[in-house]
Amino acid sequence: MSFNSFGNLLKVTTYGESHGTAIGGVIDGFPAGLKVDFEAIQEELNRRKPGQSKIVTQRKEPDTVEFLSGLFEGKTTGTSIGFVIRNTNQKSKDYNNNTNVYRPSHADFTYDQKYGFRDFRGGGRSSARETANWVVAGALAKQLISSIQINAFTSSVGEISLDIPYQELDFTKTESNIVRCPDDASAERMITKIKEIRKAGDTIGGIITCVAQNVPVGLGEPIFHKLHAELGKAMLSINAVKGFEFGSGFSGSKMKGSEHNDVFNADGSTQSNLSGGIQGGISNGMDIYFKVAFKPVATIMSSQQTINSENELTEITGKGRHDPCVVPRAVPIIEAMTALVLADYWLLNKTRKI
Ligand SMILES: C=C(O[C@@H]1CC(C(=O)O)=C[C@@H](OP(=O)(O)O)[C@H]1O)C(=O)O
Repeated sequence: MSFNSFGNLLKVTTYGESHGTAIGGVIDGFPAGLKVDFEAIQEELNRRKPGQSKIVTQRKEPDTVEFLSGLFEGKTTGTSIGFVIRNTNQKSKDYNNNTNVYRPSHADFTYDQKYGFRDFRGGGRSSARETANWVVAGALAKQLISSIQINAFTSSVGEISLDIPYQELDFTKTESNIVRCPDDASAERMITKIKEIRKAGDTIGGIITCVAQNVPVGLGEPIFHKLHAELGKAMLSINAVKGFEFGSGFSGSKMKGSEHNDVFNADGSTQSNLSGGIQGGISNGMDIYFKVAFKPVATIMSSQQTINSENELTEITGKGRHDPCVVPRAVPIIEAMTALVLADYWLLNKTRKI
């Protein structure tokens, strides 16, 4: 068992800390013969990288990925794909007051208690910097299952939410603004909110909606590897995620079966899709959709009571470069993790029927 790995047949194993030399990973089980679009991979990394706009962390990283193995003449060889992303813009002195003091609601306390020792610079392995690795693997997975369209977008920031059904949105507009909301008016309000929050030295949470379309029927294993359970695990593995709501989610609990059932059409499609494209843990060919809730980033720029490693009460104020809201940069992370899950189960499904 590897606790730094994700996936079954298509497995990514990662390494790295925010202020170490580099982050990176090894992707195992990727089939041979895919012509790789390297620009598309870098483009996904650019959507996630720090320093990309005024409403995110100002750490400046090019996040250039270098592939070390598993590729020849631009194609995957079927062997393990190794890659590295160098860290270039660490400012470790921002964490000098963190050596034995814990940021409230950060991983500082639990890492220290669990291991008795931690890399306090930038949160070490607990940093969301790790997610750049997932974006590399996810971008490759997207290319493997290119007939499936995966679109995530910011659907709320704090109390500001986009209440338009996803079917009425134009996903090509998601990248037209820095908060990654496909509705201009909502995007503007969200951006204003994040700027206000940043100015106040505070942070705020939000929600990302993700939709996967043109998913083949049959992905997902029936009991402990239900497709939505795997998606839930993937999403809840993302830093700062506190909620995962699939299909009708919690609102379905208020409905009657006669209202909630997705009635079939003769072609196997359904008239409604409150199941969110998965029934019995297996994709049914309808759109897969879910929401992911992010808490406000733990590091805030005002003083809060905390403790140190001697269990003495003290105060801490965040320093350095942090996201006032992690949601705009998390959109490509959610797409990447969705692609990894779907590609993994797409490969597995090839072994399930003669
Ligand atoms: C570096 C990234 O985000 C970082 C996530 C992060 C944290 O505590 O998670 C803290 C900040 O990093 P640091 O203070 O170590 O420079 C962010 O900039 C990134 O996403 O690539």
